[in-house]
Amino acid sequence: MASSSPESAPAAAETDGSVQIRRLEVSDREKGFLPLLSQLSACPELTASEFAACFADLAALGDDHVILVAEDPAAAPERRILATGCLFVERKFLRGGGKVGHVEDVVVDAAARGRGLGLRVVRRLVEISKEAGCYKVILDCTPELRAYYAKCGFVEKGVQMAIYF
Ligand SMILES: CC(=O)SCCNC(=O)CCNC(=O)[C@H](O)C(C)(C)COP(=O)(O)OP(=O)(O)OC[C@H]1O[C@@H](n2cnc3c(N)ncnc32)[C@H](O)[C@@H]1OP(=O)(O)O
Repeated sequence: MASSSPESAPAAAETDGSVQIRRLEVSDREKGFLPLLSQLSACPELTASEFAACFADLAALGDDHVILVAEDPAAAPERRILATGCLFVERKFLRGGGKVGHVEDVVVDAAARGRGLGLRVVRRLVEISKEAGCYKVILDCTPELRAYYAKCGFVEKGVQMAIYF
């Protein structure tokens, strides 16, 4: 769940050095969350009210939709969010009402890559999916990212297919 305060989601928080990994807060719009996402894919600016509406929609999904961010409190206020990643928990009839975790939208600020932040975010998302009772966690990525996700503990399985609209 996207949270309105750090206290509402203590299980997701993790600190190592000065950079804390925690759930997204609505105030993260002012800390560079959207410019960070735009390093992954098209992410036009949202007004504060548009952002708040989107945040509320996602928060309504509760623990089935977790967005983590890595915040550096020592960075400039508008550039404090250095990394992000998302977990969507899919509920199924299969496997006795099983759950599958989907990791999406992982990105680390270009200036902060190579410091282990991507690994920390993805590992925490994997832990959360295990804690949520998922029987597997999966993701789609480009061939160039095989080695990175292997370091995060993933093994190659199946073929990705898509229809873009
Ligand atoms: C499911 C999805 O969202 S797929 C989309 C993934 N995101 C992107 O492609 C956006 C652009 N790229 C990025 O944001 C970053 O480069 C990321 C997320 C891929 C990696 O984040 P970083 O913080 O730089 O990675 P981190 O420092 O944690 O590296 C962890 C390990 O993976 C390795 N690694 C990092 N990136 C790569 C890569 N592209 N290819 C191979 N290995 C890599 C590192 O060398 C490191 O290995 P080590 O522990 O042996 O030193």
